[in-house]
Amino acid sequence: MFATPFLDLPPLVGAAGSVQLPGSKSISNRVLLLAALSQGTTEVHDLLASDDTRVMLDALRELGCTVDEAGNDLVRITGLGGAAPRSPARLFMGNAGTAMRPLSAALALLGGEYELSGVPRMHERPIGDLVDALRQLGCHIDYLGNDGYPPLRIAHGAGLPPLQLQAPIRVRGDVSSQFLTALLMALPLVAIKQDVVIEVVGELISRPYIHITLELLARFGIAVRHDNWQRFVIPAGSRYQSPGSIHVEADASSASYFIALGAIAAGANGQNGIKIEGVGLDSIQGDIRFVEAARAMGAQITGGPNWLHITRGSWPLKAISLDCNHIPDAAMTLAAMALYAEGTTELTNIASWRVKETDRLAAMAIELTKLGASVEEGADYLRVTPPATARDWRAASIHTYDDHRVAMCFSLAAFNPARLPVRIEDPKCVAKTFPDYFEALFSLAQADAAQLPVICIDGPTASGKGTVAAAVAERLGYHFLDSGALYRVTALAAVRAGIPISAENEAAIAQLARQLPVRFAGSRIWLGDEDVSEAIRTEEAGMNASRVSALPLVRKALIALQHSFARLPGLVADGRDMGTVIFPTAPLKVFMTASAACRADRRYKQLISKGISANIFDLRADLEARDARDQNRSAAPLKPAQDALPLDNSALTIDETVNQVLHWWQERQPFASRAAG
Ligand SMILES: Nc1ncnc2c1ncn2[C@@H]1O[C@H](COP(=O)(O)OP(=O)(O)OP(=O)(O)O)[C@@H](O)[C@H]1O
Ligand SMILES: Nc1ccn([C@H]2C[C@H](O)[C@@H](COP(=O)(O)O)O2)c(=O)n1
Repeated sequence: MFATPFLDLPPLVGAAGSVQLPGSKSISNRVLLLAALSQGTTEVHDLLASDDTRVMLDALRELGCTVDEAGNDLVRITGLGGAAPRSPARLFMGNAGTAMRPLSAALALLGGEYELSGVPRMHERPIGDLVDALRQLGCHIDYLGNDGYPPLRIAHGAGLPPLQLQAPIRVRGDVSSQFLTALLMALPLVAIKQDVVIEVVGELISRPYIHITLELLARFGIAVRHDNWQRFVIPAGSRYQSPGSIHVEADASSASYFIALGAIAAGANGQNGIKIEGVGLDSIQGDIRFVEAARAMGAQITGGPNWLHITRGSWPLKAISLDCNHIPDAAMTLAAMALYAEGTTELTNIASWRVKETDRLAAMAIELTKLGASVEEGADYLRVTPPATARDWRAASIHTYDDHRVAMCFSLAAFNPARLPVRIEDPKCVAKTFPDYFEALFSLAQADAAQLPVICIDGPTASGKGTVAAAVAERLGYHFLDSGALYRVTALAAVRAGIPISAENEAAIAQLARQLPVRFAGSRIWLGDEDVSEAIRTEEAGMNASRVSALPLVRKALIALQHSFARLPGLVADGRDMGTVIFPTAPLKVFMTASAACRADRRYKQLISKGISANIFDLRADLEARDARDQNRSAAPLKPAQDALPLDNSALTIDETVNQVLHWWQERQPFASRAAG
């Protein structure tokens, strides 16, 4: 997951390949609660690992369920099976509506004393209609903040009050279908001697989510009847029973971004189309009907029981006018697709967007406008007209409002015809449903090599370039290439193979370099099966690397490997010839220096801190000898690129040096300052 303050997406030109999507959030949290209420142990396979499922799992543990996170997306839940949950308890629900609403209803009908709260946005998301319905039944529930909103207290410490189960329980269906879902999952707990009836007041929105609820209830032994989605009957004698094992489908709402990707992107690397695995045309999730909307806009989609395949069809896409009541979450993706359509796309019946993680109608309107689209925002509709020509697109920094869907939708703007980058602020907000969303996107998408961001930091030994390059890469979420390590590993491999490092052995060492089984794993470096991270950092290894690096054939042998590090979303590379030879067109090149005395002192402290004894005078002599060899060799000598910015950091701290490089990088970005939010 990218936990950087922002993530810059370079312009993307194509995408192709296969992606396995994480489990559905809606199914995951429903299954967890149903398993917790059941008799027996349920093995839940392919559970979504995300913020929202995390709060549910933590709450279930707090309530006394046995939760065994067995790994590999498998969780075993041993349900309460009629036993009372642990009480009193304070439960934190984050911003997970799929946890807050159903758990409140279930706890209200189980007896006990509970407080349920969440993040500030959760305290702005309505729950009054659900509380009203539970109060009708006789439950004692108090608001701890504003009326109609969490946090809540369920005050049944003295036992469950007598419940009014004879009359139908009336609940509004036009604000959030989660209120009805919550009741449908909670009321089987008390439908013992009589049928319990729920009547929906007003039009039921997001009906497909109720469909999911009914399907899953059936898997846990509860057969709910309904009349035209307005009246639901939970039969007397209902009793939750674990199905033993259950698989969570991949998330159909998450699939929408990759369906859109297939519709928007030309192929990549000679391949065509996007294959989505884990969810197919037979999905029980309502958002699978996004497929129809995407087809209407021009996508070519085929699919089977557990897969979808999408290719670009009509291009540009076709504008559509659609009542989106049946796909409230995935419909946001249509607003992003509208950026590539001919004409105005109109999305209606989406008032529920206003009470989601953020006011999504306002958020989409603001951010689409930043990109250059013309947007009309109504109370319950959005009309989106794309920028008229490529020149009308703007490079925007997209504010994401702590809303995973805003972040994922706007990643699609990186395919803009103006070839502008897109900045996604707070990219970790995708953790709500799809923590590795950007990694998945980058595994499919392609940028023009010339537009892939590369920052080069070259300089003499111990100038701090490795430390600074790694820190800059981490702050930007970019890959990191320590090119010196490749020469160090090559030299070590030669020594291990008994090949003296000399010009006579140039061809043999180059051959070793070409087939170097080197692997970078976080901060560790492996040569075959051996972790050589320490072995390559000795002063002797540095000297050997310097000798090996003077051999032109060895340098040539390592070029392709170094180029392979330039991957989405970008690269920070440190070495001696990053800016002059390996990435000569890089948009930022820094030549980092520090005085020899300062560098010797740094190296001395570095070695002493690792428990390696050293002599500062010898170190200085060694590094000056290494500088001389690196500067004077014929192949790719150490020297600043013509367009490199010099940075002498003798008097700077590491943070100051890192900030200087980041500052130069920001100066080169085209993003307008944040407009709103
Ligand atoms: N202002 C500074 N900027 C960068 N590093 C600094 C600074 N001050 C002290 N250091 C320290 O200098 C030491 C040498 O840094 P580093 O290993 O990154 O240098 P390098 O140029 O990559 O060396 P080499 O080329 O030999 O790998 C590290 O211990 C680092 O923490
Ligand atoms: N791009 C590079 C990187 C390194 N070298 C050589 C020269 C150095 O003395 C040696 C070790 O590098 P370090 O780990 O100290 O950065 O490798 C090079 O020639 N070109």
